[in-house]
Amino acid sequence: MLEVRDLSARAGSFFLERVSFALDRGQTLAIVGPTGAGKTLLLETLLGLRPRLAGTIRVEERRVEGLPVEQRRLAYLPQDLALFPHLSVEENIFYGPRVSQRRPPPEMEEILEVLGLRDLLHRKVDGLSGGERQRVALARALAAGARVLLLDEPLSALHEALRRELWLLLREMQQRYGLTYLLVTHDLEEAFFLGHRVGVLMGGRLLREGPAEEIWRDPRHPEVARFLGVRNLFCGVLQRKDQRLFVEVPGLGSLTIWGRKGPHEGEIMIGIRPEEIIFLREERLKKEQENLFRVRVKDLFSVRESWWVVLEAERGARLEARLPDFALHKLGLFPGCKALIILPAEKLLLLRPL
Ligand SMILES: Nc1ncnc2c1ncn2[C@@H]1O[C@H](COP(=O)(O)OP(=O)(O)OP(=O)(O)O)[C@@H](O)[C@H]1O
Repeated sequence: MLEVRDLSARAGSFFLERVSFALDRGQTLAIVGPTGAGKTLLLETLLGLRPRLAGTIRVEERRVEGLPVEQRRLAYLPQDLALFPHLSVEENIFYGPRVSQRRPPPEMEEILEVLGLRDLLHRKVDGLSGGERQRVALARALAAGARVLLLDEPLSALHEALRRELWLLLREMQQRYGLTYLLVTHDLEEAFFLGHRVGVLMGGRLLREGPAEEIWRDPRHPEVARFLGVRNLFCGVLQRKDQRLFVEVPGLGSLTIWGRKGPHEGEIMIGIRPEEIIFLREERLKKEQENLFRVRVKDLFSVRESWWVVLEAERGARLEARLPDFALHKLGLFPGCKALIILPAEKLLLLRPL
């Protein structure tokens, strides 16, 4: 449905380098990345608004990289939505079909109904709320006949409750009409909620792209892991002893790893998400507990219903854990207290620098 191979482009001295992905009909690829990573440049190059240096773009099996923007069958929802403020909702939605003298798709009546726009058709866009504008922009994209939508942070200006409502609406529209979304977002929750696939773009390179669950479970590179919330990253040396794998981490100690095939011995990075660190009470301590460490609680921060716990290992390494409210109270943690933690072997991420 949307297939991009080795796409390269340039904006000033910034390069988008050999971006490749393939997205099936009815699926969403969510592209995340820090500010200035090239996300907007990627969308604008796909649309033909920026010159392409190399690479191919297929939309619905058709090569489109040589075609002008209006023939690419891609709809674009830019960050500012680009609606005409002085036109009515109806005039905005049907602007494309009117100027191109093409009939809007037959299901347009139903689309207006599903998007709750029927009663707004004669209103000026100027007076609409943020959520209503989003729905108008979506209807306009669909009225133009496109079924592949490029969404550039479409919901970033909206407050949280409304954003979540629109996530559900975007999903419903996708399932009903077989829409394909390429979504650019800063928001990891949005990316993993909407994305069947997730891509991590950094410095103009798509460092990782694949099924959302796989990217979460195996970020592969420390840069990607850090961006995806793996706050504990350590350098270490991987060793093999009697079929078992260990990573010796300075400042922490020896970590057992299992269930992994084929990592090479030698220098490696290892990571664990704050929410995967387990706290253990002294009385529950078993003799042969793997990856157990004695730590001191340095600091505690409450963020909504959870706590960020800053820890220092006996040998000096610093870690961050996250605990729900009730767990922190049950454990009775306070700044300065000692604690026992486990870094579960199956939750450790093995990472290789690029
Ligand atoms: N016309 C231009 N001339 C020179 N540099 C440009 C131009 N347009 C974009 N850039 C640069 O290209 C890089 C990528 O920009 P882009 O807008 O694609 O980033 P982004 O990932 O969308 O960022 P954000 O999340 O902040 O929107 C940035 O370093 C930007 O400064």
